[in-house]
Amino acid sequence: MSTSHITVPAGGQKIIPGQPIPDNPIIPFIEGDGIGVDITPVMIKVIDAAVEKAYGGKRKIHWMEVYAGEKSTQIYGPDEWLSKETFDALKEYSVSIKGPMTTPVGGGIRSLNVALRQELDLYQCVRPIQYFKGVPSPLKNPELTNMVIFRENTEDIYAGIEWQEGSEQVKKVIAFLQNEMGVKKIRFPETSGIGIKPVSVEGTQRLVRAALKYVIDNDRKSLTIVHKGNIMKFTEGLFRDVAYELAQKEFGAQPIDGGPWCKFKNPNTGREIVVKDAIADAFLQQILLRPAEYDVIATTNLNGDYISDALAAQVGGIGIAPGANISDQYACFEATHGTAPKYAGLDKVNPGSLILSAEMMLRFMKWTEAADLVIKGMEAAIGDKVVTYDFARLMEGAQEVSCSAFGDAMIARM
Ligand SMILES: NC(=O)C1=CN([C@@H]2O[C@H](COP(=O)(O)OP(=O)(O)OC[C@H]3O[C@@H](n4cnc5c(N)ncnc54)[C@H](OP(=O)(O)O)[C@@H]3O)[C@@H](O)[C@H]2O)C=CC1
Ligand SMILES: O=C(O)CCC(=O)C(=O)O
Ligand SMILES: [Mg+2]
Repeated sequence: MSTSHITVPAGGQKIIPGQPIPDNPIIPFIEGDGIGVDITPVMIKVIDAAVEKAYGGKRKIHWMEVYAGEKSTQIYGPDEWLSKETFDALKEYSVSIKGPMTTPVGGGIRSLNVALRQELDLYQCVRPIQYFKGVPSPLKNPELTNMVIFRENTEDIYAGIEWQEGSEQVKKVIAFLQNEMGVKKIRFPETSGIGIKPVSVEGTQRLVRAALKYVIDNDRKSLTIVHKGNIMKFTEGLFRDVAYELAQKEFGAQPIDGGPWCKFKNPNTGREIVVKDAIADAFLQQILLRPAEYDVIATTNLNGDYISDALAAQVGGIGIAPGANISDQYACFEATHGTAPKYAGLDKVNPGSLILSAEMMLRFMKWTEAADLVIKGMEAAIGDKVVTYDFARLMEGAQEVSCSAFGDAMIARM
């Protein structure tokens, strides 16, 4: 690869999809905006320590910084938020990890996070929601919340297809809708912005297929399709119908009591897997009241965004909510939270989300021993009540430590 700003670390090897992970993989990372400067170095230190402890030098990650967001504009120039060189590196090295990136509200640039998912076609956003003993939670029984969200990551209103109020384009779109499509329901056509929500058969099928494979491989008990198909019939409703159809056609699910819920047997364990659905608003109250009834979730992009933060709150907040963006070729791991700008550079926030995202990356690489050490360090630090501000403010007798000191506390307990 010809690089102008990226330094390829010496002694590392590329991860090639479909081939065994080398012992010295090069992993590109994006530091991220805002608190990225705090959490990313801590994540690297903790992961390096876990890998060293697990493999005694036989394995080592060669980190390669690539640039996106504000740092990219400093390096490549004022309008270069996500350079081609960065995209090329993320593709060429196939497994990467990123800090959060800022998206302005209203005007300004479109989300770089979304752009990256779309460009790499990272269609699965996988966000496990897991409770760590001792973490403060607003629930009486937070351990009952144990779910994995499969959020469609490339379609929906989230794709960013919209036209600004007052623009020539929006006038054209509204005229087209009114004159050619017979739309009469735009309440204030002179002052509307318009957004389009694509949801496709293929997009839904590949996401639901991945979610059902996960259910089988991990011996989980159910898949819930979360949608708002009563209102958005041809997008959210399509998502639900395609999901059920796929469960029946590809996994042999049979309707329960005439459907639409259906079930099939896990081919590996013989255990029954139920495929059901829930309308998104009702789902959001049920996950609080009856969390144990939900397991693996497949949902559209915007629903998945809301559900991710809501579920994270049930098990301690977005300070420990990890995630992965996955395609058939690439994987880019990232925390659920954003740039939390008011804490940027203060060495204060919880690095747990990004560390647990890296832990998912280690498992993805089948470096299980190192991943287990990360969990061990996290559980032990929380168990000793050595925590960052977000947990400390809700715990009695906690020792509040900085972002970097929490990383050190984890390492000391691996
Ligand atoms: N994938 C990505 O890169 C994402 C990017 N963003 C972007 O981030 C920017 C800021 O978004 P915002 O809505 O403020 O959401 P954030 O997730 O950045 O922050 C919201 C609040 O969540 C808590 N929080 C977030 N991260 C941590 C952490 N590591 N440890 C402890 N607490 C944490 C803080 O709560 P408290 O104030 O209670 O301490 C914080 O004020 C926006 O530009 C948004 O678009 C948002 C989400 C994802
Ligand atoms: O891209 C952004 O700024 C927000 C993304 C987000 O909230 C998410 O993916 O969970
Ligand atoms: Mg979000």
